[in-house]
Amino acid sequence: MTSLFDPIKLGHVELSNRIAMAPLTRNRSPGAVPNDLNVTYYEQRASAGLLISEGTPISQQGQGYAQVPGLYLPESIEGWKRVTAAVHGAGGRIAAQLWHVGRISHNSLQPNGDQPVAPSAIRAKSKTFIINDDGTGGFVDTSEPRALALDEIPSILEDYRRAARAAIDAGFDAVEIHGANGYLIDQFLRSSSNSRSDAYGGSIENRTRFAIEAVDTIVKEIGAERTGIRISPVTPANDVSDPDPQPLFNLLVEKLAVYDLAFIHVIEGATGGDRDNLPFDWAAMKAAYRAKGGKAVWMVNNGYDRATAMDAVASGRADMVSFGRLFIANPDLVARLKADAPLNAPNRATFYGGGAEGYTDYPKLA
Ligand SMILES: C=C(C(=O)O)c1ccccc1
Repeated sequence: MTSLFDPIKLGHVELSNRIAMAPLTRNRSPGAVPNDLNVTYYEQRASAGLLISEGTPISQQGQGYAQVPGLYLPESIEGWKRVTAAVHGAGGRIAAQLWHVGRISHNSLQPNGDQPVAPSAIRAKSKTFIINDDGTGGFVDTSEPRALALDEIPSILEDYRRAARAAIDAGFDAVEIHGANGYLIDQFLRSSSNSRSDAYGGSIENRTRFAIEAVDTIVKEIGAERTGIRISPVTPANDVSDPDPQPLFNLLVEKLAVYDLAFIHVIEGATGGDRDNLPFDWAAMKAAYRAKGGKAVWMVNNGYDRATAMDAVASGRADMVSFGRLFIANPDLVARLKADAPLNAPNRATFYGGGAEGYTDYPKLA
């Protein structure tokens, strides 16, 4: 029977176990440039089978939170080179999460103080994290977005292509396309945020178009074996919803199946929250993917603990499990899970912004 601690091949790389660190926004990269503290943070957690970086904007337009690292400035790429070198030096593997926030942004973070862009001019009832003039961080309401014109979409796809190439040049083993949690790709997918009447709106065929074009663009640039995608069929994060998510996401994964992707990363339920009161047939979606020939590693996320993660892999329901909050507080989570050792509790007060406290100062097992 397959164990959570067994190796697994993900695309072109061999992972030492089936535990991934989920992407975690930490707001500790001023100027969008990864720094020494970030290097230490990722290196400390390199025993994960796969580290997935925090959301990394593909452009300034795609940035929605203060002090997140990007993949669109030369100095950011140099900073990521130090992160990936340290992770590889510690025997780890790391993927970059390519992120365009769409409407989950604030004018103060946008080029020339512009409006954030989105499939439609529908404001999210959500908040984002900015740095105030006095240097303090805080959450503010997201700004009113403008609808993308059809002729703007190729330039965003070009930003995805460029960022994917930059990630591989920076030493990442793979990229994860952020298609979850109510950001740009998810905004196109869900009907609550997409009221377009052109080829990118209306039918589920049309609403999956942008996601597939992003995947296609990136696969053509860096190869399917280095490409994964994260999806969150029923999360209400950032004010997205859809009245009928099952056919929408079954179709999406069926369309993804033609690409020989490295992994599909699925947030089951509400991100970081309720798993059980949002009806969705997870097995049916996976079966729809496999039935169309999809062979990617199936990675699941959201509230897993040692027992449920081991069961998910042993039962064959999943190939890998990703952990977020547990990796924040336990840099050596793999060793702790293997030994069934006690786990440090994460301190929510230091999740976003700040320095070493609550970031690189959690203790490893003695
Ligand atoms: C990238 C994020 C996501 O995927 O939800 C994120 C951003 C800010 C805070 C928490 C999470």
